[in-house]
Parts: sequence; structure tokens; C-alpha cells
Amino acid sequence: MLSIKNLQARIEEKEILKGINLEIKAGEVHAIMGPNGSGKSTLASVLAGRSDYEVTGGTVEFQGKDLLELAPEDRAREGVFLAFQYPIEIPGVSTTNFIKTAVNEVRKYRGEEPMDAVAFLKKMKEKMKLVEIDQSLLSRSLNEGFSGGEKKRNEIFQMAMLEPKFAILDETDSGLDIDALRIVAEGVNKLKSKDNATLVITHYQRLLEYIVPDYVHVLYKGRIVKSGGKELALELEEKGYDFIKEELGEEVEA
Ligand SMILES: Nc1ncnc2c1ncn2[C@@H]1O[C@H](COP(=O)(O)OP(=O)(O)OP(=O)(O)O)[C@@H](O)[C@H]1O
Repeated sequence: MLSIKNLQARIEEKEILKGINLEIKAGEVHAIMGPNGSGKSTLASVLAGRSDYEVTGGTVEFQGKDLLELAPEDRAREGVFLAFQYPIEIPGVSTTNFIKTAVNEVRKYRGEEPMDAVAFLKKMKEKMKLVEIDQSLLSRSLNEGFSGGEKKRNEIFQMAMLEPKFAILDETDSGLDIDALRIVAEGVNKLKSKDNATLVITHYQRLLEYIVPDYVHVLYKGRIVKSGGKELALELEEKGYDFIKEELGEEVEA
């Protein structure tokens, strides 16, 4: 589904991604971990097509298409979903209307008719139940005054409604309580199917207590330096990142 080869990117003359290689197949959940500043958010931003990052080398193929050639909105229309670290607030636009517009944008792109009101409501109800979101949240302006946990729930709800083929969740858990982390994790687990794939970027290990990834990768200084199964997350939890540095032959502070 997604094939990243030797991806390099920089911001303001600073090389951050120094050759990322990653293959993600349909049905898989991958987690990217790594110490602060290793380039995790940069990778998410480059995949989503944020303009402040300059791709200096490598390729990203998504379902046979050159992802890097597509405008950010076309990436979304092709089925890539990026949950932002800090979701934007849009006063005056209800969450329901926002999602309706987004869903119909994708349908239009695929040459399909907009969803009629009855079908849309039915789908809303079904997904609301799935991600346990309250109706009252959906009639409020998008993200305005939402608590951290409500923003997360809303984000997972959007993902449930849009049914992306490939979702990138860049999860900082700063300020989020354990319930909010669980919302994200349960959402990922429930929305997993054989036809979609998810890349979860975790800035803290705690999230992986709830999400069971098929693969775990460690990003360090702009490269994936180690990959493994979910046991790698446990090993990191126990030993910290020092053992990665030791494996790379780097000096580790006592
Ligand atoms: N606008 C910018 N100008 C200069 N350097 C930047 C800019 N944005 C990010 N960087 C640098 O790029 C590096 C990678 O940042 P990135 O946010 O991708 O790391 P991260 O792995 O997500 O870190 P964390 O876990 O701390 O969130 C850091 O050294 C950061 O300071």
C-alpha cells in the first residue's frame, strides 16, 4: 500500500530525514517510536504534504501513485488521513457539517454522488456508537472549546467517517490523560481492517500499552535504525533508548 524509499527531507536548511525506508501493507498497523527530535513529526508532515518541509530525495509510493507529486488535498482524497497533533478550531462550522463536506469531497473525487441526508445520518449513528462519541459534541463548532480528550475522540470519529485507506496518527500525549490515550488506541484497534493500514507515531511509549502494532520501528537521527514486532516496544519501555545507541556503537552517558 505504502512504500517509502530513501526519503530525505529538510526544514530551513537542516537535514532531518536522512533516508527512511518503510513498507506498509494493507491490514497492518505500524508504530514509529524514537527519542525527542528524531524526526517523527517531520515524517508525518512530509507524508501529509505540509509545505514547510522540503523533500530532498527518495520516493513515496501510495497505491501505485507518487504520493509526493500529489497536493495535500489530493492525498486526502486518495484516502490518506492525517490526524494533526494540534487539531484546528473552526468557529461557526459544526463538526457534523465539516465531516459531511469532507466525506462528500472524497466521493466527488471518486466520481460518486454526494451522500444523501438519510444515508449520512445512518452512517453518523453507526460510527458514533463505534467510537463512543456524544451527539452534543458534533453539533458544536469544530474543536472550539473541546477538551484534549474531546478533540481526540472527534479526530477518531472523523477517521471512522472518512474510512481512509491509510491513516497517520501523530500522537503526542502531552496533556492527554490516560482516557484520551485509550480513545485513540481503541479507535485504531476498532477501525483496523484488512483493507486499511495505520501508521501511529508515538512520542511516548504509553500509547503502545493499548494499541497492538504489527510492527514497531525506531526512528533515530532521521533514520529507521531498528524494526521489530510489538516486543520491541516492550524492550524499549524496559531499557530506554540507550540500548539502541549502544547497538549503533555510540557513547552512552553513564
Ligand atoms: N521549523 C524548524 N526549524 C528548524 N528546525 C526544526 C523545525 N522544525 C523541526 N525542527 C527540528 O527538526 C528535528 C526533528 O523534529 P521532529 O519534530 O520531527 O522530532 P520528533 O521526533 O517528532 O520529536 P518529539 O518526540 O520531541 O516531538 C528537531 O531537531 C527539531 O528541532
